[in-house]
Amino acid sequence: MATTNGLDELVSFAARLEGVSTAALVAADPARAAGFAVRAGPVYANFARQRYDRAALEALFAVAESVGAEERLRALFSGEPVNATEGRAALHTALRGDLTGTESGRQAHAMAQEVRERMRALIDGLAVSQVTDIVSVGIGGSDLGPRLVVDALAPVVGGRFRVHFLSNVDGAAAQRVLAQLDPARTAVLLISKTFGTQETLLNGAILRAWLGDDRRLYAITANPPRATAAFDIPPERVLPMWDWVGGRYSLWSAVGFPIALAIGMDQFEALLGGAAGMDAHVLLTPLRENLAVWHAMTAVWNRNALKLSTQAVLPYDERLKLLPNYLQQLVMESLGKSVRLDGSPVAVDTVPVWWGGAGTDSQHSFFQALHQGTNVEPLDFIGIARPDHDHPGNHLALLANLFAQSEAFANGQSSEDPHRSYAGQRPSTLILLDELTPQSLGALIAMYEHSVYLQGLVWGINPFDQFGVELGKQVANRLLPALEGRHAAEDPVTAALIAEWRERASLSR
Ligand SMILES: O=P(O)(O)OC[C@H]1O[C@H](O)[C@H](O)[C@@H](O)[C@@H]1O
Repeated sequence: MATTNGLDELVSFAARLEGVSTAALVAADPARAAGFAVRAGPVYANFARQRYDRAALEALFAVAESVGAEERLRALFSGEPVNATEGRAALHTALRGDLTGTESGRQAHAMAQEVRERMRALIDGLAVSQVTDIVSVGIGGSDLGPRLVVDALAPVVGGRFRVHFLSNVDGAAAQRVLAQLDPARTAVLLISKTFGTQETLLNGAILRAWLGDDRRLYAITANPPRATAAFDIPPERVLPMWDWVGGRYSLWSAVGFPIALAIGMDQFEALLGGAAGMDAHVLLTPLRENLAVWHAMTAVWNRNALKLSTQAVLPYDERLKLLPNYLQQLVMESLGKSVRLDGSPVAVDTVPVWWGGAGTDSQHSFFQALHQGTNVEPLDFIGIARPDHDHPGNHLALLANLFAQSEAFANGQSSEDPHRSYAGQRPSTLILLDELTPQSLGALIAMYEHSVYLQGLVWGINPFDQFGVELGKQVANRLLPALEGRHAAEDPVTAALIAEWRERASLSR
């Protein structure tokens, strides 16, 4: 019987707390309101409205200790092959610092520094050219991180270039991006760790033809020969990445080139510095004061003790509206596994569905279901203490909504009218950043990275592979000839769908 790492005992703690309101949990423990909180640099998180008490928390920390959290964090930072199914290290931390001084950590850090110097030189070269716009072509881990950071920070600390992103293979995406650009004033980045991703290769071909001048075509990849073979991109315009950095952990590498172009190299380095500060906190802080441990074990409690099936992320800041999209890949591609490292099936539920949306807009879309639906969904609220705009009244209203929703979800409201009563007892964490800067955003993202790693540890799964994304691609490659009419699809339903499509496509002409 596969070990559950003691998670099955947590259910008894949850049973003991059933029917105890969140308000009662807070009232019973006067130090809880401010005491169930952890600060790490610019990131503060308050867990007081989660549905556990100190005894349950202690059981959670005991689980973290039982899986060797502190030792496994050192293994991660030291470059041990923690990506066991692929026999690789996962040294995204080395991209922003070297805390362990091990040979592999030191080497990785030096390689990353060298690439950053090349990034800086390329930016300096582009800065004296006629280029004003950058199109970053990539998908998944080669897109979501840069897209989030550029969208969050470019308007505030924006640099010399306007950066546009192209990911979807749908030609409408390329058409929309190119419609607003002048090829003579545009440079194109092809970002692909494997340089074998269909969407990026097809979109790259469109962009190369549109650009008309290969000298403004760059590649960021762990497979430079493919970039040269596919697009004649010479080595001086290829920035390397490495197999010891997972795609969804790679925005700190040359995958972050569009970020550096959008906000400047110094601000990109500040982003890495923020992540490095969180790394130091996570690696060196004892479990019970460790923000990533609190966050990870809270996620484990909601998933395995309370049996909750989703996790929502609600950034109350327009600049972080892409954070849920980014976290969907980081969390669900890392933890969406059902086989343990030893090949045996997991004995517990692993990743819930992660989703979310920016506040206050989300209050006008799915909050009805969250307040009065039959499901209970744990919530990560994220707020920014200090705005960077000149509308203080709006900022106070935003924060009032943020604090109000956290309270309303926790406490609910009874009513004579059953249609107007709120059950409450919805668990939430409230994360506050002092302000939104490269440093604080870097720290926040790094915290989520380490929380994911620790959740994977507790569930006994590998957070660094993603074999589950291959089957769909293989079937798509098999179906392309069927869509081109060269042979029939094997699956009868697919064959019927393609026949219907073919008829409608021809009719629509
Ligand atoms: O960077 P690439 O090799 O083009 O891969 C892009 C993305 O595609 C893969 O299918 C995985 O879903 C992602 O983990 C990866 O980031």
